[in-house]
Amino acid sequence: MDSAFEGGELVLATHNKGKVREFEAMFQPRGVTIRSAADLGLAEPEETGSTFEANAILKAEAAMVATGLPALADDSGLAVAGLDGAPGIYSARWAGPGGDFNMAIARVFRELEGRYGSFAAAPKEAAFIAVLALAWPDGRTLTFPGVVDGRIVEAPRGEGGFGYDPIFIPLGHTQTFGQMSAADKHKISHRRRAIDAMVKALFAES
Ligand SMILES: O=c1nc[nH]c2c1ncn2[C@H]1C[C@H](O)[C@@H](COP(=O)(O)OP(=O)(O)OP(=O)(O)O)O1
Ligand SMILES: [Mg+2]
Repeated sequence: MDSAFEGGELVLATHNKGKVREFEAMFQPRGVTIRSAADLGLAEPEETGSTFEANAILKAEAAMVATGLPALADDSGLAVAGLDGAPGIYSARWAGPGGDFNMAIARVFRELEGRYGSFAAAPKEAAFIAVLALAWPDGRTLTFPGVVDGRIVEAPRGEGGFGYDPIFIPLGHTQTFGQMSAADKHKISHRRRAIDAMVKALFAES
């Protein structure tokens, strides 16, 4: 990690403060300094892609072109099995322009109840998905996926994390991402898995 970004900076092509916090925590031990697109005053590109991968590429390349620096983007979301994978790439958009995740979470429950009659009758399986895109100034762009399987719970639990964290329990655990410490979430999250895939591919470490 250190060598590839040596003497340079990595732009994190995001306007999401929760993501910035998580990437900083995960990159700091490696000595990589991150500057977010929001801090640099970069425009937020419209996410016109129909896949996580397409949107991650579009965000990374926009930030790389605007700065001339290598740029890393994350496109991510919650895929609920009982809703055929929704909200998926629309996870941020379900929270509206104000980023109201109480509203987004309420919509998850409303749509499950609409389809299955009650939350109790609905399948609970869900997954958090992240695709990272790393755009280099020489025009190469690489992508790395990460997934964590789990289930959703009806009553939000915990104040930690961001977004849909209070309703998601990863497989093999009893606490939601909202209840876990940041360090514990970062050990197993979709974002951690995507970063591990990136580090492994770029630097042949694990
Ligand atoms: O670990 C997570 N814990 C909880 N919720 C999460 C997580 N990861 C993604 N999510 C949800 C909320 C987020 O708003 C949306 C991503 O949408 P996405 O377009 O990739 O990000 P965004 O619009 O918030 O920021 P940006 O595009 O500037 O990176 O999925
Ligand atoms: Mg977005």
